[in-house]
Amino acid sequence: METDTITAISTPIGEGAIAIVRLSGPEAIRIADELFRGKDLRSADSHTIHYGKIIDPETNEVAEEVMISVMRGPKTFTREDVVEINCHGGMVAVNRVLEIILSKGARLAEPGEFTKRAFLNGRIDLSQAEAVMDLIRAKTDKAMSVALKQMDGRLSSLISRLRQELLETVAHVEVNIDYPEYDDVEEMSHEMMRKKTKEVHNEIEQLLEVAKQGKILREGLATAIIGRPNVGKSSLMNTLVQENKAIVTEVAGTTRDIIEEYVNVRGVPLKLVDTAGIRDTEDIVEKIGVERSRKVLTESDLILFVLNNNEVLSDEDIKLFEAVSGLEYIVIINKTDLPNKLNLEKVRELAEGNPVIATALINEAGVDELEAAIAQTFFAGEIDTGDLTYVSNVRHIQLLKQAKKALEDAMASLEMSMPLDIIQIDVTRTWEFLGEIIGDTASDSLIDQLFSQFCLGK
Ligand SMILES: Nc1nc2c(c(=O)[nH]1)N(C=O)[C@@H](CNc1ccc(C(=O)N[C@@H](CCC(=O)O)C(=O)O)cc1)CN2
Ligand SMILES: Nc1nc2c(ncn2[C@@H]2O[C@H](COP(=O)(O)OP(=O)(O)OP(=O)(O)O)[C@@H](O)[C@H]2O)c(=O)[nH]1
Ligand SMILES: [Mg+2]
Repeated sequence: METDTITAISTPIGEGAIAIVRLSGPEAIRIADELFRGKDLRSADSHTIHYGKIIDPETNEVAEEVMISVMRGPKTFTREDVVEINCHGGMVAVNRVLEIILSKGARLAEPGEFTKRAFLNGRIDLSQAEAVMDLIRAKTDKAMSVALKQMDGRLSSLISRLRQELLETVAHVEVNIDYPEYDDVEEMSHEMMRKKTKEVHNEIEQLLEVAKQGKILREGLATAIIGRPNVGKSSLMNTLVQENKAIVTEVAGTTRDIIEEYVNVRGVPLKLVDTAGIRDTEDIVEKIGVERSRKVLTESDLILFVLNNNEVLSDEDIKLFEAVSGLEYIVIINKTDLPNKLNLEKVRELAEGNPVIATALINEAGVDELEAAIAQTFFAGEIDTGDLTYVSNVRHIQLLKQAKKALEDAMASLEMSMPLDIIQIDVTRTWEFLGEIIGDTASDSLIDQLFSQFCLGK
Protein backbone atom coordinates (compact mmCIF):
# COMPACT_ATOMS: atom_id res chain seq x y z
CA MET A 1 0.00 0.00 0.00
CA GLU A 2 1.39 3.40 -0.97
CA THR A 3 1.45 5.78 1.94
CA ASP A 4 3.21 8.89 0.70
CA THR A 5 1.38 12.12 0.07
CA ILE A 6 0.78 13.06 -3.55
CA THR A 7 -0.10 16.37 -5.14
CA ALA A 8 -1.01 17.79 -8.55
CA ILE A 9 -2.82 20.61 -10.26
CA SER A 10 -6.24 19.07 -10.93
CA THR A 11 -7.62 21.71 -13.26
CA PRO A 12 -6.63 22.29 -16.92
CA ILE A 13 -3.28 23.91 -17.52
CA GLY A 14 -3.65 27.51 -18.68
CA GLU A 15 -5.40 30.63 -17.56
CA GLY A 16 -8.67 30.08 -15.78
CA ALA A 17 -10.93 31.64 -13.20
CA ILE A 18 -9.89 29.19 -10.47
CA ALA A 19 -7.28 26.44 -10.35
CA ILE A 20 -7.26 23.59 -7.84
CA VAL A 21 -4.17 21.98 -6.38
CA ARG A 22 -5.05 18.68 -4.76
CA LEU A 23 -3.21 16.71 -2.09
CA SER A 24 -3.91 13.19 -0.90
CA GLY A 25 -2.20 11.11 1.75
CA PRO A 26 -1.34 11.02 5.44
CA GLU A 27 0.63 14.30 5.35
CA ALA A 28 -1.89 16.27 3.29
CA ILE A 29 -3.39 18.24 6.15
CA ARG A 30 -0.02 18.80 7.90
CA ILE A 31 1.55 20.14 4.68
CA ALA A 32 -1.37 22.42 3.90
CA ASP A 33 -1.42 23.75 7.43
CA GLU A 34 2.30 24.61 7.34
CA LEU A 35 2.01 26.86 4.34
CA PHE A 36 -1.38 28.34 5.17
CA ARG A 37 -1.98 31.58 7.02
CA GLY A 38 -5.52 31.37 8.36
CA LYS A 39 -7.40 28.91 10.52
CA ASP A 40 -5.56 25.93 12.07
CA LEU A 41 -6.31 23.24 9.48
CA ARG A 42 -5.17 20.39 11.73
CA SER A 43 -8.09 20.96 14.03
CA ALA A 44 -10.55 21.81 11.27
CA ASP A 45 -13.63 19.59 10.93
CA SER A 46 -13.78 17.28 7.95
CA HIS A 47 -15.39 18.63 4.79
CA THR A 48 -14.95 22.29 5.66
CA ILE A 49 -13.49 25.08 3.54
CA HIS A 50 -11.33 27.93 4.83
CA TYR A 51 -10.21 31.28 3.51
CA GLY A 52 -6.58 32.39 3.91
CA LYS A 53 -3.19 32.97 2.27
CA ILE A 54 -0.39 30.71 1.12
CA ILE A 55 2.95 31.91 2.44
CA ASP A 56 6.15 31.32 0.48
CA PRO A 57 8.56 29.83 3.06
CA GLU A 58 11.62 31.24 1.23
CA THR A 59 10.51 34.88 1.19
CA ASN A 60 7.84 34.77 3.88
CA GLU A 61 5.63 36.65 1.46
CA VAL A 62 2.08 35.93 0.38
CA ALA A 63 2.18 33.67 -2.68
CA GLU A 64 -1.58 33.27 -3.22
CA GLU A 65 -4.97 34.07 -1.80
CA VAL A 66 -6.89 30.80 -1.50
CA MET A 67 -9.80 28.73 -0.23
CA ILE A 68 -8.69 25.39 1.24
CA SER A 69 -10.97 22.38 1.65
CA VAL A 70 -10.08 19.82 4.29
CA MET A 71 -11.50 16.32 3.89
CA ARG A 72 -10.51 13.54 6.23
CA GLY A 73 -10.33 9.93 5.09
CA PRO A 74 -11.94 7.53 4.60
CA LYS A 75 -14.94 9.49 3.33
CA THR A 76 -13.00 11.12 0.48
CA PHE A 77 -12.32 10.55 -3.21
CA THR A 78 -9.17 8.52 -2.46
CA ARG A 79 -10.24 7.31 1.02
CA GLU A 80 -7.16 9.15 2.32
CA ASP A 81 -6.96 12.63 3.82
CA VAL A 82 -7.56 15.05 0.96
CA VAL A 83 -6.87 18.77 0.80
CA GLU A 84 -7.86 20.98 -2.11
CA ILE A 85 -6.37 24.41 -2.53
CA ASN A 86 -8.53 26.71 -4.66
CA CYS A 87 -6.26 29.33 -6.21
CA HIS A 88 -6.78 32.28 -8.52
CA GLY A 89 -6.38 30.92 -12.02
CA GLY A 90 -2.98 32.39 -12.94
CA MET A 91 -0.40 29.82 -13.99
CA VAL A 92 2.57 31.39 -12.24
CA ALA A 93 0.83 31.54 -8.88
CA VAL A 94 -0.56 28.02 -9.16
CA ASN A 95 2.82 26.59 -10.07
CA ARG A 96 4.37 28.47 -7.17
CA VAL A 97 1.83 26.92 -4.77
CA LEU A 98 2.62 23.48 -6.20
CA GLU A 99 6.35 24.05 -5.73
CA ILE A 100 5.85 25.08 -2.12
CA ILE A 101 3.79 21.95 -1.45
CA LEU A 102 6.49 19.79 -3.04
CA SER A 103 9.12 21.45 -0.87
CA LYS A 104 7.11 20.46 2.21
CA GLY A 105 7.40 16.75 1.44
CA ALA A 106 4.63 15.84 -1.00
CA ARG A 107 5.41 13.99 -4.22
CA LEU A 108 4.11 14.98 -7.64
CA ALA A 109 1.29 12.58 -8.53
CA GLU A 110 1.47 10.42 -11.63
CA PRO A 111 -1.37 10.66 -14.16
CA GLY A 112 -4.47 9.03 -12.71
CA GLU A 113 -2.85 8.41 -9.35
CA PHE A 114 -5.67 9.91 -7.27
CA THR A 115 -8.15 7.62 -8.98
CA LYS A 116 -5.69 4.74 -8.69
CA ARG A 117 -5.65 5.26 -4.94
CA ALA A 118 -9.44 5.22 -4.89
CA PHE A 119 -9.11 1.82 -6.59
CA LEU A 120 -6.28 0.48 -4.41
CA ASN A 121 -8.10 1.61 -1.29
CA GLY A 122 -11.20 -0.25 -2.43
CA ARG A 123 -13.57 2.68 -2.96
CA ILE A 124 -14.07 1.77 -6.62
CA ASP A 125 -13.15 -1.21 -8.77
CA LEU A 126 -11.19 -1.17 -12.00
CA SER A 127 -14.14 -0.84 -14.37
CA GLN A 128 -15.44 2.08 -12.32
CA ALA A 129 -12.03 3.76 -12.48
CA GLU A 130 -11.96 3.29 -16.22
CA ALA A 131 -15.41 4.85 -16.36
CA VAL A 132 -14.02 8.00 -14.73
CA MET A 133 -11.73 8.36 -17.72
CA ASP A 134 -14.54 7.61 -20.17
CA LEU A 135 -16.59 10.31 -18.52
CA ILE A 136 -13.87 12.89 -19.08
CA ARG A 137 -13.56 11.88 -22.71
CA ALA A 138 -17.28 11.59 -23.44
CA LYS A 139 -18.28 13.63 -26.47
CA THR A 140 -22.02 13.08 -26.34
CA ASP A 141 -24.72 13.03 -23.69
CA LYS A 142 -25.29 9.36 -24.23
CA ALA A 143 -21.63 8.42 -23.93
CA MET A 144 -21.61 10.43 -20.74
CA SER A 145 -24.62 8.69 -19.28
CA VAL A 146 -23.09 5.28 -20.06
CA ALA A 147 -19.89 6.28 -18.26
CA LEU A 148 -21.82 7.62 -15.29
CA LYS A 149 -23.72 4.35 -14.94
CA GLN A 150 -20.51 2.35 -15.12
CA MET A 151 -18.95 4.63 -12.54
CA ASP A 152 -21.90 3.88 -10.37
CA GLY A 153 -20.94 0.23 -10.48
CA ARG A 154 -23.58 -1.06 -12.84
CA LEU A 155 -21.25 -3.27 -14.86
CA SER A 156 -19.31 -4.20 -11.74
CA SER A 157 -22.33 -5.60 -9.95
CA LEU A 158 -23.42 -7.57 -13.00
CA ILE A 159 -19.95 -9.09 -13.38
CA SER A 160 -19.75 -9.80 -9.66
CA ARG A 161 -23.08 -11.57 -9.77
CA LEU A 162 -22.01 -13.79 -12.68
CA ARG A 163 -18.79 -14.67 -10.90
CA GLN A 164 -20.65 -15.44 -7.70
CA GLU A 165 -23.03 -17.76 -9.54
CA LEU A 166 -20.17 -19.64 -11.13
CA LEU A 167 -18.40 -19.93 -7.82
CA GLU A 168 -21.49 -21.17 -6.03
CA THR A 169 -22.15 -23.77 -8.68
CA VAL A 170 -18.60 -25.08 -8.45
CA ALA A 171 -18.87 -25.20 -4.66
CA HIS A 172 -22.26 -26.88 -4.79
CA VAL A 173 -21.01 -29.53 -7.16
CA GLU A 174 -18.02 -30.20 -4.93
CA VAL A 175 -20.22 -30.69 -1.90
CA ASN A 176 -22.47 -33.01 -3.88
CA ILE A 177 -19.55 -35.13 -4.85
CA ASP A 178 -17.99 -35.20 -1.42
CA TYR A 179 -21.27 -35.99 0.33
CA PRO A 180 -23.42 -37.79 -2.21
CA GLU A 181 -27.03 -38.12 -1.11
CA TYR A 182 -28.09 -39.97 -4.22
CA ASP A 183 -26.52 -42.56 -6.50
CA ASP A 184 -26.80 -40.40 -9.59
CA VAL A 185 -24.83 -37.52 -8.08
CA GLU A 186 -22.46 -37.32 -11.04
CA GLU A 187 -25.34 -36.96 -13.49
CA MET A 188 -27.11 -34.41 -11.29
CA SER A 189 -23.96 -32.34 -11.01
CA HIS A 190 -23.50 -32.38 -14.75
CA GLU A 191 -27.06 -31.20 -15.15
CA MET A 192 -26.55 -28.36 -12.69
CA MET A 193 -23.36 -27.28 -14.45
CA ARG A 194 -25.04 -27.44 -17.83
CA LYS A 195 -27.85 -25.20 -16.66
CA LYS A 196 -25.59 -22.63 -15.03
CA THR A 197 -22.97 -22.43 -17.78
CA LYS A 198 -25.75 -21.89 -20.28
CA GLU A 199 -27.31 -19.11 -18.21
CA VAL A 200 -24.04 -17.26 -17.74
CA HIS A 201 -23.14 -17.79 -21.39
CA ASN A 202 -26.41 -16.16 -22.41
CA GLU A 203 -25.78 -13.16 -20.21
CA ILE A 204 -22.27 -12.66 -21.56
CA GLU A 205 -23.57 -12.97 -25.09
CA GLN A 206 -26.14 -10.30 -24.41
CA LEU A 207 -23.51 -8.00 -22.96
CA LEU A 208 -21.42 -8.41 -26.09
CA GLU A 209 -24.45 -7.78 -28.27
CA VAL A 210 -25.17 -4.52 -26.51
CA ALA A 211 -21.46 -3.69 -26.61
CA LYS A 212 -21.86 -3.03 -30.30
CA GLN A 213 -24.03 -0.08 -29.36
CA GLY A 214 -21.50 0.91 -26.72
CA LYS A 215 -18.80 1.09 -29.36
CA ILE A 216 -21.05 3.31 -31.43
CA LEU A 217 -21.56 5.61 -28.47
CA ARG A 218 -17.83 6.05 -28.18
CA GLU A 219 -16.68 6.06 -31.75
CA GLY A 220 -19.75 7.10 -33.60
CA LEU A 221 -21.89 5.06 -35.93
CA ALA A 222 -19.84 4.56 -39.09
CA THR A 223 -22.30 5.82 -41.68
CA ALA A 224 -21.67 5.70 -45.42
CA ILE A 225 -23.66 7.73 -47.89
CA ILE A 226 -23.99 5.93 -51.21
CA GLY A 227 -25.92 6.37 -54.41
CA ARG A 228 -25.47 7.07 -58.09
CA PRO A 229 -23.85 10.34 -59.21
CA ASN A 230 -25.85 13.49 -58.72
CA VAL A 231 -28.61 12.00 -56.57
CA GLY A 232 -27.79 14.37 -53.68
CA LYS A 233 -25.21 12.55 -51.52
CA SER A 234 -23.16 15.65 -50.82
CA SER A 235 -26.31 17.63 -50.15
CA LEU A 236 -27.31 15.04 -47.59
CA MET A 237 -23.93 15.19 -45.91
CA ASN A 238 -24.03 18.97 -45.77
CA THR A 239 -27.59 19.04 -44.44
CA LEU A 240 -26.85 16.61 -41.62
CA VAL A 241 -23.67 18.44 -40.71
CA GLN A 242 -25.31 21.86 -40.78
CA GLU A 243 -28.34 20.86 -38.75
CA ASN A 244 -26.13 19.34 -36.10
CA LYS A 245 -23.11 21.49 -36.38
CA ALA A 246 -23.21 22.72 -32.79
CA ILE A 247 -22.14 19.30 -31.65
CA VAL A 248 -19.73 18.38 -34.41
CA THR A 249 -16.51 17.25 -32.82
CA GLU A 250 -13.03 17.35 -34.17
CA VAL A 251 -11.26 14.03 -33.76
CA ALA A 252 -7.50 13.98 -33.86
CA GLY A 253 -5.97 11.84 -36.56
CA THR A 254 -8.88 12.06 -38.94
CA THR A 255 -7.52 11.86 -42.43
CA ARG A 256 -8.40 14.98 -44.26
CA ASP A 257 -8.64 13.56 -47.76
CA ILE A 258 -11.43 11.25 -46.73
CA ILE A 259 -14.39 13.42 -45.90
CA GLU A 260 -15.47 12.42 -42.44
CA GLU A 261 -17.70 14.47 -40.21
CA TYR A 262 -18.90 13.78 -36.70
CA VAL A 263 -22.47 14.76 -36.09
CA ASN A 264 -24.90 13.98 -33.32
CA VAL A 265 -28.31 12.97 -34.59
CA ARG A 266 -30.79 12.76 -31.73
CA GLY A 267 -28.17 11.43 -29.37
CA VAL A 268 -26.72 8.99 -31.88
CA PRO A 269 -23.18 10.02 -32.75
CA LEU A 270 -22.58 9.49 -36.45
CA LYS A 271 -19.25 9.32 -38.16
CA LEU A 272 -20.48 10.33 -41.57
CA VAL A 273 -18.24 9.11 -44.33
CA ASP A 274 -18.55 10.79 -47.65
CA THR A 275 -18.11 8.01 -50.10
CA ALA A 276 -15.02 9.52 -51.67
CA GLY A 277 -13.75 5.99 -52.19
CA ILE A 278 -17.03 4.80 -53.56
CA ARG A 279 -18.11 8.10 -54.99
CA ASP A 280 -18.74 6.74 -58.42
CA THR A 281 -21.01 3.87 -57.66
CA GLU A 282 -20.88 2.57 -61.19
CA ASP A 283 -17.17 2.14 -60.65
CA ILE A 284 -17.47 0.42 -57.35
CA VAL A 285 -20.10 -2.02 -58.46
CA GLU A 286 -18.77 -2.71 -61.92
CA LYS A 287 -15.03 -2.43 -61.65
CA ILE A 288 -14.40 -4.03 -58.34
CA GLY A 289 -17.47 -6.21 -58.36
CA VAL A 290 -20.35 -6.68 -56.01
CA GLU A 291 -18.34 -8.81 -53.58
CA ARG A 292 -15.64 -6.20 -53.05
CA SER A 293 -18.05 -3.33 -52.78
CA ARG A 294 -20.02 -5.32 -50.25
CA LYS A 295 -16.92 -5.57 -48.13
CA VAL A 296 -16.56 -1.78 -48.15
CA LEU A 297 -20.17 -1.50 -47.16
CA THR A 298 -20.06 -4.12 -44.40
CA GLU A 299 -17.48 -2.01 -42.62
CA SER A 300 -20.16 0.61 -42.14
CA ASP A 301 -22.65 0.32 -39.29
CA LEU A 302 -25.27 2.16 -41.27
CA ILE A 303 -25.73 2.99 -44.95
CA LEU A 304 -27.69 5.94 -46.26
CA PHE A 305 -28.66 4.91 -49.76
CA VAL A 306 -29.81 7.86 -51.85
CA LEU A 307 -32.07 7.57 -54.91
CA ASN A 308 -33.35 10.26 -57.27
CA ASN A 309 -37.14 10.61 -57.34
CA ASN A 310 -36.86 12.30 -60.72
CA GLU A 311 -35.22 9.35 -62.51
CA VAL A 312 -36.35 5.83 -63.28
CA LEU A 313 -34.74 3.02 -61.34
CA SER A 314 -31.55 2.04 -63.16
CA ASP A 315 -29.52 -1.16 -63.29
CA GLU A 316 -26.92 0.47 -61.05
CA ASP A 317 -29.61 1.18 -58.45
CA ILE A 318 -30.62 -2.48 -58.53
CA LYS A 319 -26.99 -3.50 -58.09
CA LEU A 320 -26.68 -1.20 -55.11
CA PHE A 321 -29.77 -2.78 -53.60
CA GLU A 322 -28.06 -6.16 -53.99
CA ALA A 323 -24.89 -4.79 -52.44
CA VAL A 324 -26.64 -3.51 -49.31
CA SER A 325 -28.93 -6.51 -48.95
CA GLY A 326 -28.84 -7.84 -45.41
CA LEU A 327 -27.05 -4.76 -44.08
CA GLU A 328 -28.44 -1.95 -41.97
CA TYR A 329 -29.59 0.72 -44.40
CA ILE A 330 -32.06 3.52 -44.96
CA VAL A 331 -33.31 4.36 -48.46
CA ILE A 332 -33.62 8.06 -49.14
CA ILE A 333 -35.72 9.13 -52.08
CA ASN A 334 -34.43 12.60 -52.78
CA LYS A 335 -35.61 15.37 -55.08
CA THR A 336 -39.29 14.81 -54.27
CA ASP A 337 -39.80 18.44 -55.28
CA LEU A 338 -39.32 17.26 -58.88
CA PRO A 339 -41.83 15.09 -60.81
CA ASN A 340 -41.87 11.44 -59.76
CA LYS A 341 -40.36 9.02 -62.23
CA LEU A 342 -39.06 6.50 -59.72
CA ASN A 343 -41.13 3.36 -59.24
CA LEU A 344 -41.88 3.70 -55.52
CA GLU A 345 -43.61 0.33 -55.29
CA LYS A 346 -40.54 -1.36 -56.65
CA VAL A 347 -38.25 0.56 -54.29
CA ARG A 348 -40.28 -0.49 -51.28
CA GLU A 349 -40.15 -4.09 -52.41
CA LEU A 350 -36.37 -3.96 -52.92
CA ALA A 351 -35.86 -2.30 -49.54
CA GLU A 352 -36.85 -5.50 -47.70
CA GLY A 353 -38.55 -3.69 -44.86
CA ASN A 354 -35.78 -1.14 -44.32
CA PRO A 355 -36.98 2.44 -43.85
CA VAL A 356 -37.73 4.45 -46.99
CA ILE A 357 -37.70 8.20 -46.45
CA ALA A 358 -38.73 10.89 -48.93
CA THR A 359 -36.68 14.08 -48.95
CA ALA A 360 -36.20 17.24 -50.95
CA LEU A 361 -32.83 18.24 -49.62
CA ILE A 362 -32.82 21.36 -51.73
CA ASN A 363 -35.38 22.82 -49.32
CA GLU A 364 -34.54 20.63 -46.34
CA ALA A 365 -37.80 18.69 -46.50
CA GLY A 366 -37.92 15.25 -44.88
CA VAL A 367 -34.81 15.80 -42.77
CA ASP A 368 -36.71 15.34 -39.49
CA GLU A 369 -38.13 12.03 -40.64
CA LEU A 370 -34.68 10.93 -41.74
CA GLU A 371 -33.16 11.83 -38.40
CA ALA A 372 -35.90 9.95 -36.59
CA ALA A 373 -35.25 6.91 -38.78
CA ILE A 374 -31.52 7.04 -38.04
CA ALA A 375 -32.14 7.14 -34.31
CA GLN A 376 -34.76 4.41 -34.60
CA THR A 377 -32.52 2.05 -36.55
CA PHE A 378 -29.93 1.73 -33.88
CA PHE A 379 -31.85 2.14 -30.71
CA ALA A 380 -34.99 0.39 -31.85
CA GLY A 381 -37.15 0.98 -28.80
CA GLU A 382 -34.10 1.00 -26.51
CA ILE A 383 -32.96 4.56 -26.92
CA ASP A 384 -32.92 4.87 -23.16
CA THR A 385 -29.49 3.78 -21.96
CA GLY A 386 -31.10 3.17 -18.60
CA ASP A 387 -32.35 -0.27 -19.64
CA LEU A 388 -29.11 -1.85 -20.63
CA THR A 389 -25.64 -2.40 -19.36
CA TYR A 390 -23.32 -1.12 -22.02
CA VAL A 391 -19.82 -2.45 -22.23
CA SER A 392 -17.90 0.04 -24.31
CA ASN A 393 -14.35 -0.58 -23.22
CA VAL A 394 -12.18 -2.63 -25.59
CA ARG A 395 -10.42 -4.31 -22.69
CA HIS A 396 -13.72 -5.37 -21.16
CA ILE A 397 -15.02 -6.66 -24.47
CA GLN A 398 -11.86 -8.70 -24.99
CA LEU A 399 -12.18 -10.27 -21.55
CA LEU A 400 -15.87 -10.99 -22.06
CA LYS A 401 -15.00 -12.79 -25.29
CA GLN A 402 -12.35 -14.84 -23.50
CA ALA A 403 -14.78 -15.67 -20.70
CA LYS A 404 -17.37 -16.72 -23.25
CA LYS A 405 -14.83 -18.94 -25.00
CA ALA A 406 -13.81 -20.61 -21.73
CA LEU A 407 -17.46 -21.26 -20.95
CA GLU A 408 -17.93 -22.80 -24.36
CA ASP A 409 -15.02 -25.12 -23.62
CA ALA A 410 -16.76 -26.12 -20.42
CA MET A 411 -20.03 -26.64 -22.27
CA ALA A 412 -18.32 -28.81 -24.87
CA SER A 413 -16.79 -30.95 -22.13
CA LEU A 414 -20.20 -31.26 -20.52
CA GLU A 415 -21.65 -32.46 -23.81
CA MET A 416 -19.02 -35.19 -23.84
CA SER A 417 -19.75 -36.02 -20.19
CA MET A 418 -16.16 -35.37 -19.19
CA PRO A 419 -15.25 -35.64 -15.49
CA LEU A 420 -16.37 -32.66 -13.42
CA ASP A 421 -12.88 -31.60 -12.33
CA ILE A 422 -11.97 -31.04 -15.98
CA ILE A 423 -15.06 -28.90 -16.45
CA GLN A 424 -14.30 -26.95 -13.32
CA ILE A 425 -10.97 -25.83 -14.77
CA ASP A 426 -12.77 -23.99 -17.59
CA VAL A 427 -15.40 -22.59 -15.27
CA THR A 428 -12.64 -21.28 -13.01
CA ARG A 429 -10.94 -19.68 -16.02
CA THR A 430 -14.21 -17.97 -16.87
CA TRP A 431 -14.38 -16.68 -13.32
CA GLU A 432 -10.83 -15.31 -13.61
CA PHE A 433 -11.43 -13.55 -16.94
CA LEU A 434 -14.51 -11.86 -15.50
CA GLY A 435 -12.47 -10.90 -12.43
CA GLU A 436 -9.97 -9.09 -14.59
CA ILE A 437 -12.70 -6.70 -15.75
CA ILE A 438 -13.30 -5.41 -12.26
CA GLY A 439 -9.63 -5.67 -11.32
CA ASP A 440 -10.00 -8.56 -8.91
CA THR A 441 -7.59 -10.76 -10.84
CA ALA A 442 -5.72 -8.02 -12.74
CA SER A 443 -1.93 -7.78 -12.69
CA ASP A 444 -0.02 -4.80 -11.30
CA SER A 445 1.46 -3.92 -14.68
CA LEU A 446 -1.97 -3.84 -16.26
CA ILE A 447 -3.21 -1.58 -13.48
CA ASP A 448 -0.21 0.75 -13.87
CA GLN A 449 -0.71 0.91 -17.60
CA LEU A 450 -4.43 1.68 -17.33
CA PHE A 451 -4.02 4.52 -14.87
CA SER A 452 -1.12 6.07 -16.75
CA GLN A 453 -3.59 6.96 -19.51
CA PHE A 454 -5.44 9.30 -17.18
CA CYS A 455 -5.08 13.06 -17.01
CA LEU A 456 -2.56 14.46 -14.60
CA GLY A 457 -4.25 15.41 -11.34
CA LYS A 458 -7.20 13.00 -11.77
N1 LIG B 1 -13.44 19.74 -5.87
C1 LIG B 1 -13.62 18.53 -6.36
N2 LIG B 1 -14.63 18.32 -7.20
C2 LIG B 1 -14.82 17.08 -7.73
C3 LIG B 1 -13.97 16.00 -7.43
C4 LIG B 1 -12.89 16.27 -6.51
O1 LIG B 1 -12.10 15.39 -6.18
N3 LIG B 1 -12.77 17.54 -6.02
N4 LIG B 1 -14.18 14.77 -8.00
C5 LIG B 1 -13.15 13.88 -8.23
O2 LIG B 1 -12.94 13.36 -9.28
C6 LIG B 1 -15.47 14.47 -8.57
C7 LIG B 1 -16.41 14.04 -7.49
N5 LIG B 1 -16.14 12.72 -7.09
C8 LIG B 1 -16.05 12.29 -5.81
C9 LIG B 1 -16.35 10.98 -5.52
C10 LIG B 1 -16.33 10.55 -4.22
C11 LIG B 1 -16.00 11.40 -3.20
C12 LIG B 1 -16.04 10.95 -1.79
O3 LIG B 1 -15.61 11.67 -0.92
N6 LIG B 1 -16.55 9.77 -1.49
C13 LIG B 1 -16.61 9.21 -0.17
C14 LIG B 1 -17.63 9.88 0.69
C15 LIG B 1 -18.99 10.00 0.10
C16 LIG B 1 -20.01 10.63 1.08
O4 LIG B 1 -19.65 11.53 1.84
O5 LIG B 1 -21.15 10.18 1.02
C17 LIG B 1 -16.81 7.72 -0.25
O6 LIG B 1 -17.30 7.23 -1.25
O7 LIG B 1 -16.44 7.07 0.74
C18 LIG B 1 -15.66 12.72 -3.50
C19 LIG B 1 -15.69 13.17 -4.80
C20 LIG B 1 -15.98 15.64 -9.30
N7 LIG B 1 -15.85 16.89 -8.58
N1 LIG C 1 -34.42 19.68 -57.26
C1 LIG C 1 -33.61 19.19 -56.35
N2 LIG C 1 -32.28 19.21 -56.53
C2 LIG C 1 -31.47 18.68 -55.59
C3 LIG C 1 -31.99 18.14 -54.41
N3 LIG C 1 -30.95 17.69 -53.67
C4 LIG C 1 -29.83 17.96 -54.36
N4 LIG C 1 -30.14 18.57 -55.53
C5 LIG C 1 -29.23 19.02 -56.57
O1 LIG C 1 -28.67 17.91 -57.22
C6 LIG C 1 -27.34 18.20 -57.64
C7 LIG C 1 -26.40 17.13 -57.16
O2 LIG C 1 -26.35 17.15 -55.75
P1 LIG C 1 -25.11 16.57 -54.95
O3 LIG C 1 -25.47 16.64 -53.53
O4 LIG C 1 -23.87 17.20 -55.39
O5 LIG C 1 -25.16 15.06 -55.46
P2 LIG C 1 -24.09 13.92 -55.28
O6 LIG C 1 -24.82 12.67 -55.17
O7 LIG C 1 -23.16 14.26 -54.19
O8 LIG C 1 -23.34 13.97 -56.65
P3 LIG C 1 -21.89 13.36 -57.01
O9 LIG C 1 -20.96 13.72 -55.90
O10 LIG C 1 -21.57 14.00 -58.29
O11 LIG C 1 -22.11 11.90 -57.15
C8 LIG C 1 -27.02 19.58 -57.10
O12 LIG C 1 -27.21 20.51 -58.12
C9 LIG C 1 -28.04 19.79 -56.01
O13 LIG C 1 -28.37 21.12 -55.80
C10 LIG C 1 -33.43 18.14 -54.23
O14 LIG C 1 -33.98 17.67 -53.22
N5 LIG C 1 -34.16 18.65 -55.22
MG1 LIG D 1 -21.10 14.62 -54.16
